[in-house]
Formats: sequence, structure tokens, C-alpha cells
Amino acid sequence: MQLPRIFIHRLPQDDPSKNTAVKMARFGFVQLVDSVRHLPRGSILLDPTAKSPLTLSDRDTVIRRGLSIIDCSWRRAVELHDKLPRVYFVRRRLPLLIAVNPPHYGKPYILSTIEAVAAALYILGFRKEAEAVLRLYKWGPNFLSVNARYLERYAVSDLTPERELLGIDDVEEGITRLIVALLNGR
Ligand SMILES: C[S@@+](CC[C@H](N)C(=O)[O-])C[C@H]1O[C@@H](n2cnc3c(N)ncnc32)[C@H](O)[C@@H]1O
Repeated sequence: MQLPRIFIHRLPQDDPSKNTAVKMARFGFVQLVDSVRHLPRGSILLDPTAKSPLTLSDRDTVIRRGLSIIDCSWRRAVELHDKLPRVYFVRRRLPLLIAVNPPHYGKPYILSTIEAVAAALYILGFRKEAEAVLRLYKWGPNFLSVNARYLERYAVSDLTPERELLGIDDVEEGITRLIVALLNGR
């Protein structure tokens, strides 16, 4: 298995025994760092507020600089990513996928950290690695089954499923609405 380096800064905003980043670190898939400053400069940051989606063209940057994530509560995620220094990272959102983790089952876009890591690995061509990470949870492999037809397209940089899933042409607007709905508890 050839896993790229994955760094996660976790804010203690949930129960560590239920946190997917803590479990991935325990099994050696990712490295936890204790501050945003310890995430590598120039790495790809998975940022749900970013305009540009992650595609295969980001693979070389991830191999050279790593993949970074900030694990925090979804309620704080927008505010927190907005405050980060502009030039520090290459920010990418994930293309639209459906969560299967128990708290957010069936919700579009609002993925758990392990789902976000697996989706990124899959899109970047690390399919076996994505499968291995997801096996940490009983529900994990279902993420790839439920999203198979979208991930196949995203992995070849075809983003057309996003418009189908949202039902509107303006994907940016559709994602903004999803995030606003989340923050309003809908
Ligand atoms: C907000 S945290 C929630 C973590 C949750 N407590 C857990 O245990 O998995 C999830 C993180 O995964 C990444 N993520 C999830 N969905 C994403 C998306 N659609 N686009 C970009 N990053 C995403 C982001 O880095 C985000 O901060």
C-alpha cells in the first residue's frame, strides 16, 4: 500500500472515542498534529468552503506536499476555514458525495473525516488505500458502494454528477445552500 502523507489537526470539539480522525491515527493511516502551523505548507487542504474541487491534477502536489485536514465540529467548520491564512495551503473542496456515517447518513457533502480522506484517496488514484481506510468502520465500505457511480466520474475529472445530484446548474450556489442548511440545523 502506498499511502500519501496525510496530516490532521484535530480540535477537541467531540468525543475522541467516536472521532474518525483519532481512529485513523491509531491505525497509522494519518498523522495528528497539534496546531494548524504544523500542517505542511503548500499541501492540499480539504476545505469544504473552497471553490475548486479536488481532481486528479492535484495528485502530484499531494504526493510531494501531503494532504491536510482540520477535524472540527461541522458547526464551526465554515468560520474556522474562513480564518485560515490565504496563502498557506492549496484549498480544495471535495466533489459532491453522499455521507453514510451514522450521524449524517444520506446527507450530501457533509462528510466525516474518514469519508473525506477516502474520497480524496479514491479521486487521486489510491483506490486500494481508500478501501483499506474505510474498513476501520463496519459502515465504511458502504461509502464506496453508495457513491460508486459518482466516484468513477470524479476520478477521471468528470464533475457532471454534481449538477445531477444538486438538480441545478450553479454548483457553487447549490453547495452554499447545503452549508447554510447545515448551519441552520436543517
Ligand atoms: C468538519 S470535520 C467533522 C469530523 C467528525 N467529527 C468526524 O469524526 O469525522 C470533517 C472534515 O472533513 C473534511 N471534509 C468533509 N467533507 C468535505 C467536503 N465536502 N469537502 C472538503 N472537505 C471535506 C474537512 O476537512 C472537514 O473539516
